[in-house]
Parts: sequence; structure tokens; C-alpha cells
Amino acid sequence: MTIDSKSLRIIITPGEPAGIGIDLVAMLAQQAWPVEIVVCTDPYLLIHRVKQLGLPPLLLHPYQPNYVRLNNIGELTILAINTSDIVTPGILNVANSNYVIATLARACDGCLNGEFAALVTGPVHKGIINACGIPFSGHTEFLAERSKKKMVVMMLVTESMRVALATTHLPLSAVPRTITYNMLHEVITLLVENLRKQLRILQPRVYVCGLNPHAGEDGYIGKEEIEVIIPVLKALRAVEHYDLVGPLPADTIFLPQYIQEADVVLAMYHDQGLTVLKYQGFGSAVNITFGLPFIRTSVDHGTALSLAGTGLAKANSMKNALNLAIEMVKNSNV
Ligand SMILES: NC(=O)c1ccc[n+]([C@@H]2O[C@H](COP(=O)([O-])OP(=O)(O)OC[C@H]3O[C@@H](n4cnc5c(N)ncnc54)[C@H](O)[C@@H]3O)[C@@H](O)[C@H]2O)c1
Ligand SMILES: N[C@H](C(=O)O)[C@H](O)COP(=O)(O)O
Repeated sequence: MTIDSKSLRIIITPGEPAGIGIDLVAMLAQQAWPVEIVVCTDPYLLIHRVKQLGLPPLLLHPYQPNYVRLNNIGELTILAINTSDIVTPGILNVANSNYVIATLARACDGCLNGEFAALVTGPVHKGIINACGIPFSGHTEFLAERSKKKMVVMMLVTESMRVALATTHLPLSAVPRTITYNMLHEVITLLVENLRKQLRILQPRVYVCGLNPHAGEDGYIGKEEIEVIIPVLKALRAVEHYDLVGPLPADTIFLPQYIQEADVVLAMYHDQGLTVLKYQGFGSAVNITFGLPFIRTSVDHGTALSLAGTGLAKANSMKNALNLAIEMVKNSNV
């Protein structure tokens, strides 16, 4: 089937080759999809893993930029990048970190130049990439840098909860000094504008966490709320008329009555927000990056090395990430 529309083509990077990402790709191919799924990987890695998992052999088509082929059951399109060394499920091999980065770079560039409508990423192992001498703190930061974007926002979603993060992968000790007035102003603006544009939530209600215990208790347990968070919320309410609630203590902001009212909770740092979201929906949540020049979704879990090649990894988060990317592509074409 020839369709001259890149909006039907989504690129997937499976991530760490010794992890479960490639298993999840093999599992995705067990159903038909209304898009062309282009997997940026080593085809022999995929063929091997399919065998190991006892799944039916896949029909792999080489990626052809001018030919869009919708996915039938058991078929995938492959944009080939070879691993550098042997891949053993569950065993990290530093020699393959370059392969992981090469797949991300190629996929990102293809989204930037319009070859692909969206990027869906499988899990990478941040440690082994750094061990290879490549500074890497996460896809979010890598894709932002490669796209020349200074500010992006990470948000994870489940069926009943959205949690965005003001800061992502940085040491806890660096969080307070990173959250400045201008930075938080930009994070909230980017969050609200992208909830409108990409998820069609026209007047999102954002519940904002404090940074300190009990949101600083009027300045007696920390001053960041008084000096930074409250002034930003006031300015954005007054000038942009955003619907912002808070700052509220992070230990109670996730109570059901608040979650029902909130379109999103903005946490000040990674584990303040993601601990709750993953407790509630781990394994089926989706990670979205707002602020890139293209749509990017991802799984909510890591490399789960001990499950690679065993058939025990669950593909719900990967499937949800792909479905959400397809929905966001449709929204962006409206
Ligand atoms: N999207 C990403 O790239 C991403 C996300 C989170 C963590 N990581 C990285 O992954 C590595 C391992 O992290 P971790 O051990 O903290 O988290 P993890 O998510 O890999 O594992 C946590 C637990 O969940 C289980 N699990 C994870 N995914 C599963 C799935 N699909 N089906 C069934 N069980 C699953 C694992 O077996 C383990 O018990 C780290 O390097 C971390 O930075 C990457
Ligand atoms: N913070 C994410 C999580 O806990 O699920 C994870 O580390 C992946 O982040 P990137 O998409 O930036 O790699």
C-alpha cells in the first residue's frame, strides 16, 4: 500500500539491547496497527529475541523513506543500525552503548526532518551509557539537546492521573537552586500550552506541589514557596488567567478529591511525583515530553534486565505509548 503521508509513520527505538525493549517490540508486532511502525534497531537482534521468546517469526521490511506500509500482524519495518558487540539478554555490555545512542540520534533527526510523525522510545540504561563515556541523564534531556530546545517538560499519564515534573534527572541537592522564578514560569507555561495543543485540554487545572514539607509552612520550613512558587503562580493567574491551584503540600495533593479536580499535578522533582504515579499505575502509564518540535512518548518502566528474553515482560505501557502517540498525531493534524 503506497500512501504519501508521513503522518502515518512512527519510529520506535527499543532502547538497551540487553533489556526488555526489544521483547516489547516483538510483542507489538503480534497485532496490526493503523500506522507504519519503523523500528530503529539491529534486525538480527530482533530475529534472535523473537526466537528466544517462542513467538512466530516476523516479516521484516527494510525502511523505504518514500513508501509507507501499514503494519499487518507479524510485520515490522526496520531502519537498521547494528549493535557493536554480542547481546546477551539481562547482561549489560558497555560496547553496545554507542548503538543505543545511534538509534536515538537517528530517530530524533528523522522526527526533526519530517520523516516520522512521532517517536516512541523503549527503556535505556542510563548507567551503562555513562560507563561508555557518554554523558547521558535521560531521553528527555538527550532529545531536548539534539533538538536545540532549552526547556522541555516531562509528564507521565495513567487513566486517572497526570503528573508533570518541574525538574527531571538531577541530584536532589541541585533541585532548589534549579527552580528559579523564570524557570518555573516557563515550565508551567509550556505545560499548559501543550496540554491545550497536544491533548486538547483547553483550560487545564494545574495543581502545583510545594517543594518543602507542608509547602514550607508559611516560611517556617523552607522559603522556596514564598520566594519563587507563589509569585510565579500569582503572575500566571493574573496575566495568562491560568487555572493554578497551590502550592499544596505534596503529601496530600494526591488525595482522591484533589486528583479528581486536577487535570495535572506539577511536582517539583522526579520522585515527589513519580513515586505516587507509579504506585498507582506502573506498567500501563505513558511518559510524554512536551516542548520538543515533535511528538514523543515512552514507556513508564526501565530495562527490567532480569525479564529480558523470558516472555515475562508486559507490553501494556509500550502499547499505550504507541496508541497515545497515534492519538497525538491525529490531534496535531486537526
Ligand atoms: N524509559 C526509560 O528509558 C526508563 C524508565 C525508567 C528507568 N529506566 C532505567 O532502567 C534501568 C533499570 O531501572 P529500575 O530497575 O529502577 O526499573 P525497572 O522499571 O527496570 O524495574 C522495576 C521493577 O519493575 C519490573 N518491570 C519493569 N518493567 C516491566 C514490564 N514491562 N513488565 C513486567 N515487569 C516490569 C522489573 O522486573 C523490576 O522488578 C535504570 O538504568 C533506569 O535509569 C529507564
Ligand atoms: N523518569 C522516567 C521514569 O522514571 O519513568 C525515566 O527515567 C525515563 O526518562 P526519559 O524518558 O527521559 O529517559
